Amino acid sequence: MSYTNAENVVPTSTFSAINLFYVLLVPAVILWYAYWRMSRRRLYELADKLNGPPGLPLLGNALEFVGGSADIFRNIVQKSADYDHESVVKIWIGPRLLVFLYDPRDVEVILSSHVYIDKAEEYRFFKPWLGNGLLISTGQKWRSHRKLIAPTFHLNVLKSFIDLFNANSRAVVDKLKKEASNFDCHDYMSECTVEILLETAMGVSKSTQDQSGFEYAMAVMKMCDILHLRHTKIWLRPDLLFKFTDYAKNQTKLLDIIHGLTKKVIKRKKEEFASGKKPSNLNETATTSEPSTGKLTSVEGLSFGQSSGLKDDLDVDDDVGQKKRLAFLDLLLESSQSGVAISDEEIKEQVDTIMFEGHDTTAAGSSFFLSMMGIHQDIQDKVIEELDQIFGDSDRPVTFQDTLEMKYLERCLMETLRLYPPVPIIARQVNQEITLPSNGKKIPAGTTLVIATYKLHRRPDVYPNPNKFDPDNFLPERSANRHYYAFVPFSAGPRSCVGRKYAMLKLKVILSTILRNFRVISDLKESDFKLQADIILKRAEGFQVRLQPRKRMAKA
Ligand code: HEM
Repeated sequence: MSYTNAENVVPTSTFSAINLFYVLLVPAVILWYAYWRMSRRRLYELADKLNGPPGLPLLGNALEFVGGSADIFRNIVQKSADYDHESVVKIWIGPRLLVFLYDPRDVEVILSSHVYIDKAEEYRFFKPWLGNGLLISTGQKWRSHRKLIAPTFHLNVLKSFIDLFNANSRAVVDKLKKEASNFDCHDYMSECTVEILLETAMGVSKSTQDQSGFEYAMAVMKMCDILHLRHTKIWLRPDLLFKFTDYAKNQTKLLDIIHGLTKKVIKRKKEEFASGKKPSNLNETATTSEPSTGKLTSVEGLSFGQSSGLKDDLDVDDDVGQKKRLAFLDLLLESSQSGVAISDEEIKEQVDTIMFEGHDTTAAGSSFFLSMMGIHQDIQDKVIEELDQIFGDSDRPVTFQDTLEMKYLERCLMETLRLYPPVPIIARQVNQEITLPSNGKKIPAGTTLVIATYKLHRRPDVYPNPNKFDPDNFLPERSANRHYYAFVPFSAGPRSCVGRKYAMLKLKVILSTILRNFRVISDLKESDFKLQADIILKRAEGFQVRLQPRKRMAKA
């Protein structure tokens, strides 16, 4: 007689149910995969016609992104050289098709469009940090918030910030005096740009600021590292896997610091409002250095960081007419109180966005500029000569008019942004097919389009000797013959950088103040740079320079 232990036996009915499940699962997965491939047939068909490095099945080119940030950047730049003759290059990261563009004609089609304004799927990694702020949002929300925010970065508002730009520039000069040997100037630039943003756009006076500015800047840098890892390491992309990693725990801590500062800023401002302190109308804010002109905003011959033929919503001549001009956070809070549809959460998202976009980009831009001055002493001589002509022996603050006269310094700044664009790529999600003017090839819907600013700015057919630092590339006669979209450090078109003029004006005040006080020296050459693109382009080894006090020492 056979004996069967009932506990060890799976009932036949259960067994066959499990079997049946697997028997059905396999064809279901095959069917789903076939359907998925079919639904992407057009994507594959068009992608096949584009050139790009060969990839592995399923993974595509994901393994190209191994190693640290600097290795990845070097690897990509080196490999992309094989495709310099192409204006369009594709890669696959798993199932995602990425197409890189670096022909100005194609760049124009994307950036000038009111249709291709959706940010790439990859920007979702920013969501826990920036929510649905201006950088990420799209559609009606983006349109209405852009319309609200852009006038707060209008030139007439910015002119009223000149005194604060000056005070903070002098403060950083004071701090720099203690640096006797090589040091990383990026730390100083980060802290200074955070403090300026707090005082200007956020209206938080220095006397009420604490040490959190520096802590905030460092937390932002570490957050960018994590976001970069999620962009480049395929296994960190799904939220489901990411949340079990140490990176996720670290991200939570960093966001506590970052959001801690922005919440504090909003709370303080709200308390001021509640206590009856009205936001100051910048029309009436008489600055010692610069009276507001009321109407004139565009300045002859000055492009504020973009090709002179380009225009965006920052270039309108009369922004708000005789109405009140308010700084960024004042305007958002007042708008929410006077019935404009912007919630407290939305205000927080916009503050987080401006704090990030407004400081890390300018910190990188100014640090690259100082590095360039340190390396190219002959060019620095010319900048100093121009500054001496403008200021003579005086240690007076910079006026708006002075910034207009800093023509050579501006060319050096533009050339720095050409070679080292702080935002080295701009990515858009394409929801409808596009035919590219450069070669007639079609980009399928569902593609992530990447405008590779770093490569675009180094095209040998546009810039003779493209890797050489040559400020004369921005002489009016040279710029005039260039395609407008061959230089887009601030992007361009409807989704251009809202802080473009703010950044250019602020940088001119900070950098001229530093060069009136110090000569910058670099022991490294450009070929020693280890570039890394953790969202923002940086030098992996730090921005090492030395300073020598200048004879003509402006009092700080
Ligand atoms: C050298 C300094 C700067 C550079 C190179 C720069 C560059 C850029 C670029 C390339 C974009 C487009 C990004 C994309 O489409 O993915 C952008 C967007 C943006 N930038 Fe800047 N930026 C700078 C400074 C600033 C400053 C100072 C602020 C604010 C105070 C700012 C605020 C913004 C915002 C809010 C956006 C999103 C605009 C929109 O989508 O409507 N940026 N910036």
